[in-house]
Amino acid sequence: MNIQETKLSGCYIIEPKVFGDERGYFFESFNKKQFEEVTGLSVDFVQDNQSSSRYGVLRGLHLQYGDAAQAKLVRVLSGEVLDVAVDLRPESETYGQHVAVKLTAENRKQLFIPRGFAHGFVVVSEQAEFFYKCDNFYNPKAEGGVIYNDQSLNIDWGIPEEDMIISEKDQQLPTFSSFEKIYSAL
Ligand SMILES: Cc1cn([C@H]2C[C@H](O)[C@@H](COP(=O)(O)OP(=O)(O)O[C@H]3O[C@H](C)C(=O)[C@H](O)[C@H]3O)O2)c(=O)[nH]c1=O
Repeated sequence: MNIQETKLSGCYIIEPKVFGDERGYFFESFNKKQFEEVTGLSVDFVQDNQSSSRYGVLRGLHLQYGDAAQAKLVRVLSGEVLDVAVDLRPESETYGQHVAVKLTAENRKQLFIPRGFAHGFVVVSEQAEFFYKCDNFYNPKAEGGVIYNDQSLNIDWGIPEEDMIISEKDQQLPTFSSFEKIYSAL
């Protein structure tokens, strides 16, 4: 597998080695030993999630606070999404910066998102099956996030705002500056 660190430390783009033959293809979608050797990180995933969404669905920007923080390894099983990870680690040099990566069933790219990041994606194909591994369990009491269109984050989601399908809950997420006040009060 090819693992490249993004401009956000600890956030990696992973491209698995694909073995194709007349039957189809095979690839290792995760290998703890290789991942830890290349990144120097130690990761133990405990929960797998999967969601299905149609074109325009935007899920995010979400994170879990404190001890419930989750690192995630995200990928697409079918379709295409623009995946966004925002560095919200207060001590980070790239605090408030984000990476946006197109994940598709064809490019088989994965994004490793460390704890302390907000995460979201928008579906740019007709339908997308989204799969991800988490290194901590779901804790609804520790859920938080930032509104997807926060001006200071300045994320280009790549599709017209009028095409977006966003849950009521996500439309109520705080701005980045409000998030900072919430986070500092925790
Ligand atoms: C995240 C999660 C949700 N749920 C339940 C709670 C709700 O009844 C239902 C849908 O949850 P939600 O609307 O929060 O699902 P998403 O909007 O896809 O949330 C995810 O969106 C972005 C992309 C993320 O990175 C997070 O992992 C996660 O927040 O599933 C669970 O039972 N376990 C879970 O781990």
